[in-house]
Amino acid sequence: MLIQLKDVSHIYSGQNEKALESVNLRIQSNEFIGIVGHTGSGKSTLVQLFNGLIKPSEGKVFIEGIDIHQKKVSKREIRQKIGLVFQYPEHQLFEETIYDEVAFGPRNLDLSEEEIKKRVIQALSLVGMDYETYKDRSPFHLSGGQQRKIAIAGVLAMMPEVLILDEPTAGLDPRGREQLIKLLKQLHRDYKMTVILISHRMEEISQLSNRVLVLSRGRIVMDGKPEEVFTRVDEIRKLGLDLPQITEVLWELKNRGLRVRTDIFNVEEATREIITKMRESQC
Ligand SMILES: Nc1ncnc2c1ncn2[C@@H]1O[C@H](COP(=O)(O)OP(=O)(O)OP(=O)(O)O)[C@@H](O)[C@H]1O
Repeated sequence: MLIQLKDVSHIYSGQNEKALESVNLRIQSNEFIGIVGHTGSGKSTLVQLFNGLIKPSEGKVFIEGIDIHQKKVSKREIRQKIGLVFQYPEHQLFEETIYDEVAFGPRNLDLSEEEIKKRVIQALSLVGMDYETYKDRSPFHLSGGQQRKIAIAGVLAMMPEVLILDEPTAGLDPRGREQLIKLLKQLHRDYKMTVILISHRMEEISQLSNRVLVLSRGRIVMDGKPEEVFTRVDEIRKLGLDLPQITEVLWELKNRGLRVRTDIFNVEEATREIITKMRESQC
């Protein structure tokens, strides 16, 4: 599914400053896009434009070449194809049972109860929760991490082609984060979903994404592969953003004279690189 933004700017009513300014963007099927930027840089606004939740003040949003804000285009259909998991989605749970919670979206699609059940089973299994164990339980009697999984299952049950997640690992413990990251990799690799991830955690962004967008004051100021973006160390720091910790270590070693590559984001690969270069330097 091709998503395009052409000369898009957005200003919220009553605000003086634009939340987004002159954004041009093209997102192809099966990309894994990481979005980073300081607080208030426009990340959440940008992703809400992708599925038509916000209409831009200026410019146009196209899905598969069609301007989505024409009257005849169904927003419901777009939101089914482009699923959005908000920040702290567990705050929006409201049904009495986990089954009803996950089935809520598919029910709005007027599917048969048999198809809905199939989708609930599959969505729960994707987030690692057993259908029989959980279906009749209340979502409110689960841990925060489990509640978040239910909220994500609710979006997955719509079988979106594009999955957008706004800070999905915020507040999760390391195990919860790891499980979620594994799920995103699986959805991207095995289900060929386009995944768009907003995160402040540069480790997640650098290890998962094929492409990173850096926002600052409503503009896209960098757009490239992780190894292109995170090697622009001074600019990233100037924008008030962190670097992946591995990048920090590799740069520190480089500054101390060890001729290591600085475009590696995987711990094992970085360790091999450091050991090799240390051996070479001792020869
Ligand atoms: N509903 C709203 N009404 C008015 N202004 C808003 C609204 N939502 C966002 N803004 C403003 O638009 C700008 C961009 O906000 P946005 O939430 O898109 O940034 P963000 O990068 O997602 O921030 P954060 O990392 O804090 O979530 C900010 O100045 C913010 O105050």
